[in-house]
Amino acid sequence: MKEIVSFLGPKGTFSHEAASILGHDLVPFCTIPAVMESVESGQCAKGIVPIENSIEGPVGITLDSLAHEFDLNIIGEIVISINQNLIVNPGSKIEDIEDVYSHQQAISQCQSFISKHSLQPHYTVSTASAAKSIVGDKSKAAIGHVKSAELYDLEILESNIQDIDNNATRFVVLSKEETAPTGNDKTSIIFSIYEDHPGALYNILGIFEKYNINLTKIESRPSKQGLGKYLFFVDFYGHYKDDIIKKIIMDIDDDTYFFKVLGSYPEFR
Ligand SMILES: O=C(O)C(=O)C[C@]1(C(=O)O)C=C[C@@H](O)C=C1
Repeated sequence: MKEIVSFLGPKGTFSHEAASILGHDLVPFCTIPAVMESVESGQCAKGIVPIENSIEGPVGITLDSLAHEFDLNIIGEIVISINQNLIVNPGSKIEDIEDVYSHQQAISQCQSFISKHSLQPHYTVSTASAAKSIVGDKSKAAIGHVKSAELYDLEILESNIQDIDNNATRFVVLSKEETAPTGNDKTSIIFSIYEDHPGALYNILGIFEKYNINLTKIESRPSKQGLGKYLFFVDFYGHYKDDIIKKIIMDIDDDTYFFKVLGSYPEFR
């Protein structure tokens, strides 16, 4: 039986492209937390959400929801290259466009193009919902996937409008299931330190050095407990069922105030 996978919709988002790689039955949801909720409630077996972009950095709502709202495992990652397009109604020219609509991440990836053409940016919940929202208005454009232009009978006025050509977004696959080690895994964790004192973060990072484990990402987010209080999101090589990673996890757990393993999953290649 085919599993149902949820993604940030409507059809034609970059999340839709990433979810298509999994090859299951796909169902769109209108926000990232709604995708997570669909997995937590058991409505969908898996959900796919964007987590970081090479130009704009972290997708805050994904990190915050994983830390504070949902108890889900990351069981996979997918990286796709992102080509942003200026999408318009048929016949519309650049001189006609006053307003541009898209997801906050896409707007941020295309800052130079937007200011060069003096466009007024507006945020939408996804790139494809932006495309849908401009249908019939020649003074409006959207930024998004070539697929969303096709789906909503719109045209591409300009391709590759992101600030830097080499643009990629990393997505994670969420589930309530756990994974078995494959020998090619990464693990994602979140922690916060007890007190702000010299060397507090250095001591935690020293645990990875002690066991010779390579980090692939470190990121901080506000813990929402007040200014200057942070959560750290760390990715590193290994699976939480590997003996060495079990030791690292025990050491970090002893030294931190809040600690959560988000999951272990095969590295995307
Ligand atoms: O709006 C979409 O198309 C999405 O899938 C979301 C999203 C994101 O949040 O990063 C995905 C990839 C791109 O970086 C831009 C937007």
